[in-house]
Amino acid sequence: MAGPPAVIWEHELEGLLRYRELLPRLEEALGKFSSRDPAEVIQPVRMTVPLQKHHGFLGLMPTYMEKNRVLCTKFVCFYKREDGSTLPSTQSTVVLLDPEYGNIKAVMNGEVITRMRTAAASAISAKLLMCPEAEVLAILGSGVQALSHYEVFTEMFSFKEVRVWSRTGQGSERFCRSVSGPVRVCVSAEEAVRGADVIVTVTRCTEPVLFGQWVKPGAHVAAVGACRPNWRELDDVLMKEAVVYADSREGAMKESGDVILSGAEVFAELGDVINGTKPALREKTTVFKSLGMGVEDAVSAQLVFDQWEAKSCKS
Ligand SMILES: NC(=O)c1ccc[n+]([C@@H]2O[C@H](COP(=O)([O-])OP(=O)(O)OC[C@H]3O[C@@H](n4cnc5c(N)ncnc54)[C@H](O)[C@@H]3O)[C@@H](O)[C@H]2O)c1
Ligand SMILES: O=C(O)[C@@H]1CCCCN1
Repeated sequence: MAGPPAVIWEHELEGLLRYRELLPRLEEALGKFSSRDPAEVIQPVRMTVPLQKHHGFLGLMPTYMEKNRVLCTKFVCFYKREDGSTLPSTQSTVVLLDPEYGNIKAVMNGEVITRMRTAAASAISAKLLMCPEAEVLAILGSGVQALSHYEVFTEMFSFKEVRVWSRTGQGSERFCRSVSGPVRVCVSAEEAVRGADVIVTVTRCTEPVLFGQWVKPGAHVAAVGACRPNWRELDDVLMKEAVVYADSREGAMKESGDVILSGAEVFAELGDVINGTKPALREKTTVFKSLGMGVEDAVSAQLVFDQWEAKSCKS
């Protein structure tokens, strides 16, 4: 009979998950996902249950990696919050199971995993798709994901300038106080993105906030928000002019308003580029449409659990 699961919560998780170990595991997992080999990854598109009264959704994100012996699911609630609301826009829990017996090995707070694996996936997209001499990074939005994207992008790349734009002045101020490096606050989204080589959109908006006419040809956009079929962050011009990559083709076709409503074609998954089956068109304007995948949570949770077990054995 298995014992009770390990409960690994926010503070402890922060010490166990580091980008330098997460990034290679995530890159490998994205490649495995795109190989569509069921012995590598089985991961259906997220199932969502509307929480109509609360303007939110519950997403269920199960994943099985037979060869890696990882069985995992994330429960994530996400909400369309009013600006000024102090409530979090996502809350999640990750459950790691033993695939042989079916018992739960660990229950983890999903906030750290979600913010780090999402930013890391965007950073992998930039590594593969931005122009090699990229100098300027622009971040639209100033919340949880804006901070984790700032953290990993400045750790991985050497930008000469990082710009941030937020709809509220308070948001930009909070962002500047929280980051450890330099950042230029812009008063409009247009000012932030004009001439930028890499643009990250991490907003809760449901209408376009980034317009193709502002985007420098050859720029790379990591589009992280707008995860419902009728929500937008990017306009039709950008979606049609850019070469569109996604984490999951099926996910993008089912969940991304930017893809569905613009009629843009998904050229490739990031994993296809990692596997060498589709090219990285760095010289073109590229969009990485991120929706978030269970396999990203699964490898992150396994990494946390490995570190947690190693630490528990030592003490
Ligand atoms: N792709 C993924 O894997 C993934 C993972 C987690 C979160 N997300 C999404 O990323 C987005 C950001 O998440 P977060 O946790 O940073 O949220 P957050 O609530 O911490 O921050 C959201 C930011 O968006 C801004 N904002 C809200 N409404 C806006 C509008 N109409 N126009 C412009 N800006 C607006 C807010 O001022 C804030 O700066 C959300 O859409 C979330 O659903 C995606
Ligand atoms: O993959 C995720 O965790 C997120 C949660 C919020 C909505 C978009 N996808």
